[in-house]
Amino acid sequence: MLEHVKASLTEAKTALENLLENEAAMGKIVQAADLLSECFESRGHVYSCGNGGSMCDAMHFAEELSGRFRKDRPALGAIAMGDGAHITCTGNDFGFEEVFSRFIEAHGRSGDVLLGISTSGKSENVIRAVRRAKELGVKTICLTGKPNSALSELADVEICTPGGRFADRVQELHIKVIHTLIELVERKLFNETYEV
Ligand SMILES: O=C(CO)[C@@H](O)[C@H](O)[C@H](O)[C@H](O)COP(=O)(O)O
Ligand SMILES: [Zn+2]
Repeated sequence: MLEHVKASLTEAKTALENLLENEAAMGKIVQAADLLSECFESRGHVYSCGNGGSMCDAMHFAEELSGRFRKDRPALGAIAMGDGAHITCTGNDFGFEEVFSRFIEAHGRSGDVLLGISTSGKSENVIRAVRRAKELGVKTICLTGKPNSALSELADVEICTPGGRFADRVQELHIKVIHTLIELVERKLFNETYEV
């Protein structure tokens, strides 16, 4: 089994090395951090969503902004669409495809930002949320893992981090992107330098 551990970690390392060589993706991270910072500067809100592990990432992202990341600083208005009552009501009455689009319809205002996370880029509920956000004047950032997905065409800023055949490697890259985005927002809004 030890050889499988090593192979698995090596695969993860290669996926990260590929991202480090992907200048286009890194440029998109900077663009996305600018969008988020502008939104917070004007007291807007950021809404995040995804399915399964990507919902966990959406919640992780939001809590580090509304709660705490590396240091104490003012709370930032980030909300993950993880309300079980909303998801079950909307899923039951309107269909699972509508759970996130209806959330953004309820809360999203012009100047807000939606972060949609989907490793395949083809989850219908995330796609519909991005479409509804655009109708409302809400800017959209998408984290995906497959080039040229449905979300690639829709998002204002798409950060695509391919990680191979499976969703887990993509998610591991997504969480690194998420932490980098939050770091950039804190640098911009609070002049954090994180110098050691
Ligand atoms: O966490 C994992 C796999 O690592 C799973 O729960 C995964 O998130 C689910 O299969 C999702 O439904 C996949 O959706 P998506 O990333 O393709 O939008
Ligand atoms: Zn974290």
